[in-house]
Amino acid sequence: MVGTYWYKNSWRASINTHYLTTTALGFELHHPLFDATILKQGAQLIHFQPKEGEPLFWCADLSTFEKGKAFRGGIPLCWPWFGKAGIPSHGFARIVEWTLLSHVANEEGIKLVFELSDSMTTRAIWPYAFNAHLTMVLGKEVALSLHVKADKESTAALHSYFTCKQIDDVNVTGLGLTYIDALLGGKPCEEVKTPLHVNRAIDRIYTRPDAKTILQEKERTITITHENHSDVVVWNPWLEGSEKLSDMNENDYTKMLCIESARITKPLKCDDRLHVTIHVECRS
Ligand SMILES: O=P(O)(O)OC[C@H]1O[C@H](O)[C@H](O)[C@@H](O)[C@@H]1O
Repeated sequence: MVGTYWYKNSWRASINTHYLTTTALGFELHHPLFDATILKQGAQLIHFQPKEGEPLFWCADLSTFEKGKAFRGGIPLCWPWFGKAGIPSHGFARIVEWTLLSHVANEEGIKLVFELSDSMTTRAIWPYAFNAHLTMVLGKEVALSLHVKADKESTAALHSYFTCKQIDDVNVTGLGLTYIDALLGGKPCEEVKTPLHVNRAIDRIYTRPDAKTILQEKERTITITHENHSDVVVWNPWLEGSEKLSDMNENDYTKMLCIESARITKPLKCDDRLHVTIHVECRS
């Protein structure tokens, strides 16, 4: 069985509410370096905008938010499984409320630690004891770290929805050459051309990615540094796919690309971690 005592004393949190406001759905953060919004459901970062910069994440209209239903945008956490390996799709972590254990702030940013442990609700879906921490460090960069202690192996993805000005102008490098194509029924494929330029629906699990994925636009470069990952997922439903999604508007698919740090082909062990750090650089 997993105990919850193991980290409770591992770092001392000093509560500083100066930059953080609690709302009905979660938390609004206003810091000299950025503005951000986090939902309690899923401990989901749905908005991050550097001061004088553009929003980093694409996000559906908040009016589409429904308690207990996956909300599209920002960085949903898919856990304890990815995709349709179980019901609900992408696991339950993104549709249940997490507890904010602590937050600390200074001039460099804000660090928040969220916790989710097994309950009657989760055991009815996944019959294992677990304790999960999602640590977010927001400042000049965005860093997310999932630490899971569970009685069972699991799969996971930090399912980032990045904004882009225009998908036609986006190039992605660092994905490696091998991928599983979900649009071809999970067929193993080899990349023939790099960098990746997305001009139709894409749903791929890259299975030997580099440590860094670079999303390059005309005026902005996003560097996504994965740690302890095995896979990187790239998803864009394109027009035909987004038309089937009630929370995406007509042209939204031209303004976003999902690049997800994941542990799918190499599941998380019973005590394991997955990290991502996102760095943005703008050119004027
Ligand atoms: O609509 P959702 O359940 O949030 O999933 C959105 C997408 O997530 C991932 O990227 C999967 O690879 C896709 O197959 C899935 O369609």
